[in-house]
Formats: sequence, C-alpha cells, structure tokens
Amino acid sequence: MSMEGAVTGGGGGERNMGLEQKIFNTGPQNKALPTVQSNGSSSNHAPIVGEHQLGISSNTMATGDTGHVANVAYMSSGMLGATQFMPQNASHPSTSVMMQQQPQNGGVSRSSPTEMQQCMQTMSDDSIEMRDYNSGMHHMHPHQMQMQHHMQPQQQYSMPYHNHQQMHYHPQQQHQQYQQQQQHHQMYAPQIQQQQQPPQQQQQPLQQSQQQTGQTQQSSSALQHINESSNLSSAGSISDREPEQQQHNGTPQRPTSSQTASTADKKSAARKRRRVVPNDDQATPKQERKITEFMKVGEGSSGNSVARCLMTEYQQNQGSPKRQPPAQQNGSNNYDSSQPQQSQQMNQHEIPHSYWAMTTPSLGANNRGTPTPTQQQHYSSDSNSNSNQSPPGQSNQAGRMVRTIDGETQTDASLSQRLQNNSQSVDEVAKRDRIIDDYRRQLDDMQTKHNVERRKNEASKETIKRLLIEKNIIERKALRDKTAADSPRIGCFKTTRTADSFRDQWVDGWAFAEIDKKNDQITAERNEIVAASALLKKRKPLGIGKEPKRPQAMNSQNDSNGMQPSTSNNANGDDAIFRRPEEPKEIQYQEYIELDEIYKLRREHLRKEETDLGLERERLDRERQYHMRELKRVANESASQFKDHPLLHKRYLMLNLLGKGGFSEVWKAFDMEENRYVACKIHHVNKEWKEEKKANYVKHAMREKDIHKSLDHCRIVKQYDLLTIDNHSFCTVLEYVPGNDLDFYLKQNKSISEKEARSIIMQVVSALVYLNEKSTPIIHYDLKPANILLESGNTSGAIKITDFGLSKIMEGENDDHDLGIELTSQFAGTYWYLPPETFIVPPPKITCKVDVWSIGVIFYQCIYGKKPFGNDLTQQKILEYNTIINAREVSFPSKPQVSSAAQDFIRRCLQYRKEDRADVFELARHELFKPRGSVRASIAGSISSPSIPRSPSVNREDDNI
Ligand SMILES: Nc1ncnc2c1ncn2[C@@H]1O[C@H](COP(=O)(O)OP(=O)(O)OP(=O)(O)O)[C@@H](O)[C@H]1O
Repeated sequence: MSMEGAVTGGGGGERNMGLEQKIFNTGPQNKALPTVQSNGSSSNHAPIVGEHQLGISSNTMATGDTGHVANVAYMSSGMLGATQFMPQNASHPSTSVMMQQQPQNGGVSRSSPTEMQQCMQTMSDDSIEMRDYNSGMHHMHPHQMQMQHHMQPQQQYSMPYHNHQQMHYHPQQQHQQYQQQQQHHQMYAPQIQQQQQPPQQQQQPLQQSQQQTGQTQQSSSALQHINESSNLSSAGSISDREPEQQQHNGTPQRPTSSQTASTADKKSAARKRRRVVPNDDQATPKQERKITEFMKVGEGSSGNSVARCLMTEYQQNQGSPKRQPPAQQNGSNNYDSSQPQQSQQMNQHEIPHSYWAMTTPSLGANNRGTPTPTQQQHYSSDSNSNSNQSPPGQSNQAGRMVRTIDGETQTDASLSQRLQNNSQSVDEVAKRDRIIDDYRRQLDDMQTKHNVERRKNEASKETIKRLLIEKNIIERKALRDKTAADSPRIGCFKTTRTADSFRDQWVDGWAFAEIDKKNDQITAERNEIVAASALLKKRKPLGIGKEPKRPQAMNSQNDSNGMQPSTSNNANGDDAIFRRPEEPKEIQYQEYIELDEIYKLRREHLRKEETDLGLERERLDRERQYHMRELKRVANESASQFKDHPLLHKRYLMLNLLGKGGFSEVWKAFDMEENRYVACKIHHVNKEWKEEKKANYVKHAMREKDIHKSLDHCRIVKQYDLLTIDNHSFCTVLEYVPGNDLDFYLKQNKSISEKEARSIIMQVVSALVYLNEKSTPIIHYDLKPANILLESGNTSGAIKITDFGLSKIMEGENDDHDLGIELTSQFAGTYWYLPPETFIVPPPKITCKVDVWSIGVIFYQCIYGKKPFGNDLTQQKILEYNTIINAREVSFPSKPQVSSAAQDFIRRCLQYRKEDRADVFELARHELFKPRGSVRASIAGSISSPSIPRSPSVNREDDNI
C-alpha cells in the first residue's frame, strides 16, 4: 500500500491511519516495526513516513516534547499489539475478540523504542507475555503523573468512552467491551480512590458502577468468560491491591502483581524500563508504580481506544465487511438507525480528529483536551448510539480520560479548564443518556402498544372481511334463488341457434301467459256482452213507443254504452203500452230494462279488469326488466375472474358485480382501509384487439382517470384510487352510489313527473357549472340517463354524475373556450344525446354546449317518456338517416301537460346551432329553477314560435310542476 495518502492526507488522523495501514500491512513480520520505532532513518518503510514519525520520535527523545512522539509510538505499539493478535484470531469471526485483546496493547504506550522492541518480541509469543509487557508499562512522564493527579476520575472517563462510542460497533461488541471496562473499573477503582482521593460525591457513581458490574457478571456465564479474558488482557496493570478487589468482585483469581512481578524476569524488565525513562527523577518508585498502574488502566483502555480508532480507520480503508465505515453505516447497516444521521456524519469526520486530539497534544489546546463544540456534540450522539447499554461509570470514564491527555504539554491552568469543561460535558452526556434511555423506553412501550393495536386491527379486519364475505354469499344465494324462482313466472333467456351462431333469446314466463289469457277472456266476455246487448235491442218491446220516464243518469249511460236510443215515439208511450200488450215475442219492458242494466254493468266490470290487467302487465314488464338485468348480472358475475371475493391490493374486497358496460365491469367492493363501500370499475383490454384499439382504449381510460381524479363536487361520483391488476386490466376505485341509474329507472317507469325531472336536471346543471368554472373547463360528452346515478334508487333523491370516459378538457385552445376544441373521437358516445355539430364531417370545434344539448334530451325523455330525436331508431339508423343532423326543431306532445318554463328550458338546450344554444350558466339562471311561487304561472301552450330562442324569463306553471 502506498504511504503517500497517509502523508498527504494532512490530518493527524489520516497520518495515523497511514501508519496503521502500514503496520497492518506488515502483518506478522514485525521485525520491520522496531526499526521504524527505534530509528526513523533506518526505517524499512517509506522514508517519508519515517520522517514524519521517527523524526519526531527522535526529537522527542532529545527535547522532551514527548507528547506527540510518545503517542505515535504508543499508537504504533498499540496497533502492533492488535496486529500481533490478528493472526491468532484470524479464525475468530468476531471482532470483539480482537478488541478484547487490544487493551493489552494499549499498555504499550509511553514505551521507549527499546521497550517497543521488547514489546514486540514479547507480544509475538502469547497473551501472557503481553500482560507481562503491559505490566511493565509504568513509565510516565512526570507531567503526565501530575496531570493525572489533577484529573477527576469522572472526567477521566470521557475520552475513552467517547472513542468507544465512535466505533459504531455491533451492540454485542459494545456490550463485551463495556464488560471489559467494568472489569477494569472493578479492579482498579479502589486503588484510584485510595491513591487519588477523589471528591466524595464522585465516588458514588463509581460504587454504583461497581455494583452494576457485579450484577452483570453474575447474570451471564458467557459474559463472565469474556470478562475473564478481559481481566487477563489487563493483567499487566494489576496492582498490589488487586487480590482484595478481585475477591470482592468475585472475579476469578489471577496472579497478583506481587506474584507475577515476583519473577526475576519481570522485575528486571521493570528495572530496565525505569532506566530508560528520561527525567524520571520526580517519580518515586512507589508513586510511579501506583500511578502508572492507574494509568495503565487508562492506558490500557486508551491504547485500546486508539487501537480501536486505528482498527476502525483501517477497516474503513480496507472495506472490512464486518464493520463498515460510518459513512456506509448511515443507512440500514448502522445498527442504531435511530441515531440522527447528522450525528453519525459528524462521527465520521471526528474519528480521526478526536483521535488526533487525544494523541497529538501539540496541535493545540482545543485539540488536545477540551472538546470543541463539535466534539461535545459528538459525545452526545455517541452516547445515543450506546444508550441501550448501561453507560460506564463516570469515574471509569475519567480513568480513561487520563491517558488521553498529554500531561507533558499541559499547564495546570489549561488542564483544570479542560477538566472542568470535560466534567460539564460528561455530566451533560450522562444526563442526555438518561433522557434518551427514558425516551427509548417510552418508544419501546409505544411500539409494543402499537404492535398490539396493529394485531388487533388486523384481526378486526380479518373478521370484517369474513363477515362481509359470509353476508355476501348469503345475499348472492338469496338473489340467485329468487332469480331462479322468478324465471318460470317472468321468463328467462334460452339459447337458440340461428344459422351458425347461438343467441340468447328471451322467453316470457307463465305470468305473461296468464295475463294474456286473462286479456283474451276479457275480450271474449266483452264481445259476448256486446252481442247480447245487440240482441236485447232487437227484442226490445215493440209496444214501447215511448219509454217511461227514466232517470237522466240511465239515459246518459245508455248513450255512453253506445246503445241506440229508441226511435219510437215516446210522446204517447202510455198509449202504446195499452195498444200492444198482447205481443208474445216481445220481452217485457221490465225484463228488457233489467237485462240492459246487467250488460252495462258487466261491460264496466270488464273495463276495470282490463285496466287492472294492464297495470299487472306493466308491473310484470318492470319485473321482467329487472329480472333480465339480474340474470345477465348473475351470469356475468359467475363468469368474472373476481367472483371469489379477491382482495385487490390487499385493500378492496370484491363483493358483487353491479353491472357491465361496453368494456368494463363495475363491482361493489369494500375498502378495508377506509371502511366504506366503493365501486371498482375494472377496465379490460381485450387481448384480441389490435394494438391501435388497445392504445385508444387505454388512452381513454387514462384520460378518464386523470380528469376524474381532479374533480371534487357533491354531484359528481368521486374517484378514490387507480390500481393496476394485470397486464390487461386496471381498476378505478369510485365512490359507491347505492341506487340504480336513471336509465334503468326510466325503463321501469317510462316517464317521471316534471317536478322530479326538474330536480334531477337542476343537480346535473349544478355539476356542469362546476365543470365549466374550472380553469380548464371539462366537457363530459357522454351525459345520458345511464350515467346519472340515483342515490335513493328513485327520482326523488340526490343524483351523481359518473363515467368520464369520453370527457374532454378545454385546454390548449388559446384559452378561448367559446371557440371550442377539436373533436378527436367523432362518433364515440351515445347518438340520441349528442348535438348536430358532432355528426358533421369534418366536425367543427366543440364546446361545453355539447353537454347542454344532452341535458335537453334527458329532460325531454324524463317528462315525455321518449327521446326527442330518433327515439325508435337504432344508433346505426340515426347515422344512416342523419337524424340528428336534421334535428332542427323540437316538438312537444300534447300530453303530459308541461310548464312553459320547462318547455322553454328544453328549447334553449336543443338549439340547432351551438351559437344559439344556452350555455350552462344561462341554464343555471333559467326560470325553471327559480323558487316555486315566485313567478306567475302560464300555460305551456301560450309560448309562441318554438324555433325562436326565448329569454329565460319565461313564466312557469307552478301547478304543473
Ligand atoms: N359509482 C357507482 N356506484 C354504483 N353503481 C355504479 C357506479 N358506477 C357504475 N355503476 C353501475 O355499474 C353499472 C355499469 O356501469 P358502467 O358505467 O360500466 O356502465 P355503462 O355506463 O352502462 O357502460 P359504458 O361505460 O360502456 O357506457 C351500471 O349499472 C351503473 O349503474
């Protein structure tokens, strides 16, 4: 690996990273490293690196400005330790194992080059050797020792904790590391307390921390094992008092320093190391040992921290798959996704910076110890990332803090200032940790509650779904049973063969036959009566010249029955009676009168029966209409792919088919999210169609969707959603309107009263005004009774307009909406309801007055029960005969009687030239819609020439409405 990056990187962190990389690259061949550390000029590595590291190192030896150099050596050796152990742990997948061993290496800090060499030799053996080496790392510069006396344990923890947090380790690793720190803390905290006499209030968290640690250790044997490893790795810093502490803590017995250091090797090693420490005259052996041991706790950790920094940076550069660099961890890889991204980014930048701040005091006071605002923020965010652990005791943090500050370059004043700042930031971190813990607990609680609610909600949904399906199955069955039961009575479709094709042909049921039979009976009876009446007249008594005076009603009845009045002279009727009493052929006058009465009454009765039968026939016709539709619907429903209650998009439960249009089927469905019924209009693209037709269909469907979704009016069916079902079908989810459409209603009822028709038309005009008031007005283009839905199922309630499949937007026409737009799809739509201009070839521009014409036709049809133009013609014939092109004038039947206002309204709508036709705003102001009673009535017949457009101020016949 090129070392250039390490040198040119500029930042201390980068340089360190370069060193780290170099050391890692050297791998097990550690023989190169002592050379680097002992003599820069003879480095086996790139000279520039040697210059940076070893130049300073030698300078340090000479000038005593050891802070930087010592840290470099310390760092190097720390990493060496890590490097040394890497091969041993290579088979171990967990980084945490390596991290446990790093504290051993941390103890290497502050070593002289000689010690480094010794260290390297020792470390290459095994961990026991490392401990031995670490135990000898007692050499501190007096400034450092002095500094540590000034540091509070609480403060001394901050930096290692900080570094520890920076690593973004896996929580398990963090936990192990925390265990390890606690072990250190348990072992050395009493000594720290005794030696440094920290303020009383700062001992409290330490003791708590010890108790916590003890509990943690007892709770898990696995962790105990790790703790043991951790203890072992820290054995180099065991003091004389450790056995007591270990017994207290219940940790496994380890050789005490007196036991281990009692060996001749180690004593001599300690003596050697003492000899190589320059300016060590202030440190008594006893003081040195104790403080060094304390430092070792810190140094071990510090070295550990630094090693971790280096390891992290190394792994960042190496792209270690186990531990991604923070930049990569910002996404889902970061175990703590709740940590603000900003903090994480800050961490990324601060890792080298903090590291440099710890290891390079010469950079300045801010970098050395006092955390900059950024660093403080960094602590905070770090603590966030670790908040699921019990934070280390503050005194433990302080212990580790000690080793991160280079006492040789600090003044007491700056140190105390730093310590004060650190103390504040540590307090703040702890406080924030607690708050974060609280929030986290609250969040956990809320998440648990949320999960419970979610499960309940899902269960409820499942129940609703099940119940809806059950209900629907029952309803379907009831409907089918009814249809099946009604079929013999009303009729059914029978498949018949005509030429090569099969057709469904309707066959009436027995109810129609019965009505026909009754009708025949009535006719026969009526004929019989007519014949008898005629005979009776022939047998009229001859003597009756003058009928006796009869009541006037009787005479008029006779007239109405068509009976011829007697031609005999009635003036002297009494004489006639006396004149011909003897004629036997002639019936008696009385008998004649009686028979005549009987025949008249029978005729009346037959007339009534005939009327009733007619009503029965009408009712049966309506039933047949409904029954036919139901049969078709059931057949289509059974053939549909959605018949088995699928849940579209996990949301829309398909219940039953409402109807089938030309290219679509409309299903009643239940929206499981919104808990409401909806109408799902499923558009099918026929696979057999040519591509052009498919494209055209999809274009229309998409236009419908786009236009419809932008509409929000109480008289327009709302469009909620659009779903893709498969490659050939998609679905628009619409507001469900429970009633029938007007077309079905008119088929059943032929016509409706003017009042009801006026109410419907008023609502339609209101919707059209809304469409025309938009910045880009919309032409519906397919207004017809089938697209007017009746909410209540009859004509006395609210209506809603639907089906925007042929709609057109008035845009891109220089904003002159009167000029109109090109008609792109001529001859689409329903011809009875389209105005003349849409049939002209080539078509002129169209405007919103297309819909006005449609309104006129619908109103006319509602009142008169038939369409004004081409009522009895098919669409094909309408085209053939140019029916609409010739529809220049509308005529009104004499019955039913209609108000002049209604007729005028219709005329204004059905003006041949669109320029003469009213627009929707004029219609909205029309007299027809004025409140009842506000105008004087006038009879429709009083309107003069129908071809001349009249002003809207036509009087309305209130009585007719
Ligand atoms: N939003 C809705 N709520 C309730 N029923 C509806 C709704 N939309 C349509 N329907 C019913 O579904 C059936 C089919 O509607 P669709 O619009 O497809 O039919 P159509 O207008 O006759 O056909 P086309 O679209 O070919 O003109 C009709 O009976 C109609 O009443």
